[in-house]
Amino acid sequence: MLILNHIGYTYFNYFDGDVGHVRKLLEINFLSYVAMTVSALPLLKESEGSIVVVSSMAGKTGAPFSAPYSATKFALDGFFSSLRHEFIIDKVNVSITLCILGYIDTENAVRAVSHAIRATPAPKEECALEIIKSGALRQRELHYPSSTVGTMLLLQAIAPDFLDSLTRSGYKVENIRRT
Ligand SMILES: NC(=O)C1=CN([C@@H]2O[C@H](COP(=O)(O)OP(=O)(O)OC[C@H]3O[C@@H](n4cnc5c(N)ncnc54)[C@H](OP(=O)(O)O)[C@@H]3O)[C@@H](O)[C@H]2O)C=CC1
Ligand SMILES: C[C@H](CCC(=O)O)[C@H]1CC[C@H]2[C@@H]3C(=O)C[C@@H]4C[C@H](O)CC[C@]4(C)[C@H]3CC[C@]12C
Repeated sequence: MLILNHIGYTYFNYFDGDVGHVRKLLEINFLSYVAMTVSALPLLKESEGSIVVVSSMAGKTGAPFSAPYSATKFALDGFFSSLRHEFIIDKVNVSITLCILGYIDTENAVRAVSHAIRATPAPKEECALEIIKSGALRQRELHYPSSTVGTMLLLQAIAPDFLDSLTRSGYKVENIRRT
């Protein structure tokens, strides 16, 4: 099983116009996932294995103050959803699981956003277990925590403007200092 999980450092703030940072983050959060998939594919095909791609709610719906990060996560969805089609057409028995995660209590995430996000983060240990289970069960997508992510995706489909305003209301915008 190939689990793609790493991310590069990004700022949590208004987009500052730095195109170089977006390019660098795409390299770390997106292109390296593509490169690792290409390298592992011969072995994955032989073992009829699984690819698990760790993404985010911010890769399904736009979230404020994380434009470069969000772009890299949307790119993962596009690439790996397309690849999944090709595997099926080509009868390649390698599963692809996209993990759509909400706010998780890892040290870096809590340090970066707790001053500005009202939601309580979900536990990282349970999240890690769900990620591994979803890959082993060859699920198409994991939604964790399922109630929050499930509700947000439903609202996106039926009432996207309402979801956007709900998302914005979850932020303490007054605590974001423009840099
Ligand atoms: N925490 C959250 O709220 C959420 C997280 N996610 C996703 O979950 C996954 C894990 O997030 P989280 O654990 O919070 O992230 P962290 O920032 O805590 O960890 C990121 C990891 O990536 C590694 N890394 C950074 N740059 C590179 C690089 N250039 N090459 C290789 N490895 C690198 C870091 O290694 P080192 O420590 O050595 O620098 C670190 O282990 C990510 O894909 C993230 O997008 C999704 C939604 C919410
Ligand atoms: C606030 C969002 C979810 C709304 C909710 O009610 O739970 C979060 C969903 C995903 C989060 C971001 C994420 O994907 C991880 C990033 C990691 C970086 O270290 C900084 C923080 C994140 C941008 C993080 C911010 C909150 C979410 C958008």
